[in-house]
Amino acid sequence: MIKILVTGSLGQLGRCIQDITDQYPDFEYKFVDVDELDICNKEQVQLFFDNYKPDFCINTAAYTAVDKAEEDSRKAFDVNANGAKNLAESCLMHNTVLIHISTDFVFDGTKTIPYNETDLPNPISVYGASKLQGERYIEAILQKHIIIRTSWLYSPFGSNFVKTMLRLAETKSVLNVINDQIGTPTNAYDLAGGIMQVIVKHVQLEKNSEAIQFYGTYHFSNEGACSWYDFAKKIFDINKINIDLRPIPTSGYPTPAKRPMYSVLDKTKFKRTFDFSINNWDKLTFKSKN
Ligand SMILES: NC(=O)C1=CN([C@@H]2O[C@H](COP(=O)(O)OP(=O)(O)OC[C@H]3O[C@@H](n4cnc5c(N)ncnc54)[C@H](OP(=O)(O)O)[C@@H]3O)[C@@H](O)[C@H]2O)C=CC1
Ligand SMILES: Cc1cn([C@H]2C[C@H](O)[C@@H](COP(=O)(O)OP(=O)(O)O[C@H]3O[C@@H](C)C(=O)[C@@H](O)[C@H]3O)O2)c(=O)[nH]c1=O
Repeated sequence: MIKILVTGSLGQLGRCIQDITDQYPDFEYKFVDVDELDICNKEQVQLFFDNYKPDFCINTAAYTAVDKAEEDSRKAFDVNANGAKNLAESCLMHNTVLIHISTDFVFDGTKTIPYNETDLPNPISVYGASKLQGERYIEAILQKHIIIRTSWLYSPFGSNFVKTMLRLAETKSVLNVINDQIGTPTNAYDLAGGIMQVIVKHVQLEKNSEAIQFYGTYHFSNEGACSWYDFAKKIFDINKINIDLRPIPTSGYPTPAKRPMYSVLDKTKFKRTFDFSINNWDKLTFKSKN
C-alpha cells in the first residue's frame, strides 16, 4: 500500500488532511508532529525515513508566527529552511515524493495582478525569507518535489484570522481592520483536498512513468480576492455578529513584520495540471472545533 507521511500534523492543515483521509482509503497514513518527528533534527528525520520509508511526504510543519519571526529568525529559518532541507535529503535517499507547503509571503506585494509561479519572489519579512530558503533547498536537492504556495489559511484548528476575529468580537465592540492589503483566504480543507488530488494524479501517471511532468512549484488558494477587512466583514456576517467594524490603512495597524500589500495567487497551473476546480473565498465555511 502507498504510504503517506504527514509532518506538523497537529497544525491546521495537518489536522484537515487527517480529517479527510476516509475519502482516500487506498493509502496508508502516518501523522506526526514535533514530539515524534522534529524536522529540524536531521538524524531523527533520517532514522524515521529509514524505518517508515514513505512514498509521499506532505510537509505541513512550519514556524508560522509571522511577527514573532522578526525577532526569532534563527528558529524560523531552522524550521522553515533547515527542516525542509532535512526532509528533502531523506526523500532523496528513499525515492519519496515531497509535497511541501509554502506561502504568498515569499512575494513583496508590488504587483497588482495575480502572482504566477514564474514571478520572482522577494520576501519582505523573516517568515517569508525563511520559507523561500526552504523552497530553494528543496529545489536544489530533490527533483521529485511539489511545492504548493498558499495564502491566508483558515480552519477550525489552531490559530488563524477567522478565530482571531471571533475571539476579539467576544470582548470588543469596535474592531479596526486593514483594508489595503489584498489577498485570498484559503479554507485549509480545500487545500487538503487539493493536496490529495496531487497524490491521486501522481499515482495514476506514475504507472506510465509520466508523473515527472508534475514536479515543480504551484499556487493554490481559494478563488477571488479581498482585503483583511472584507474577510472580517464576511466572518461577522455569516456568524451574524453585530460589531462596529472599521476599515483602516496598513499604517493604522503597525506590526513588527511587513506584509505584502497584494498577494493574490494565480491558480491556473494547479487547476489545469491536476484537473481540479477551486471554490471562491466567499463560500466561507467555518465551525470552530477548539
Ligand atoms: N497559516 C497560514 O495562514 C498559512 C500557512 N502557510 C503554510 O502552510 C503550511 C501549514 O500551515 P498551518 O497548518 O497554518 O501551520 P500551523 O502553524 O498551524 O502548524 C504547523 C505545525 O508544525 C509544527 N512544527 C513546528 N516546528 C516543528 C518542527 N521542528 N518539527 C515538526 N513540526 C513542527 C507546529 O507545532 P507547534 O505548534 O508546537 O509549533 C504545528 O503543529 C506551513 O508550511 C505554512 O508556512 C502558507 C500560507 C498561509
Ligand atoms: C488582529 C488584527 C489583524 N489585522 C491585520 C494585520 C495583518 O495585516 C492582517 C492579518 O493578520 P494575522 O496576524 O491574523 O495574519 P498573518 O499572520 O499575517 O497571516 C499570514 O500567516 C502566514 C503564516 C502566511 O503564510 C500568510 O499567508 C498569512 O496567512 O490583519 C488588523 O488589521 N486588525 C486586527 O485586529
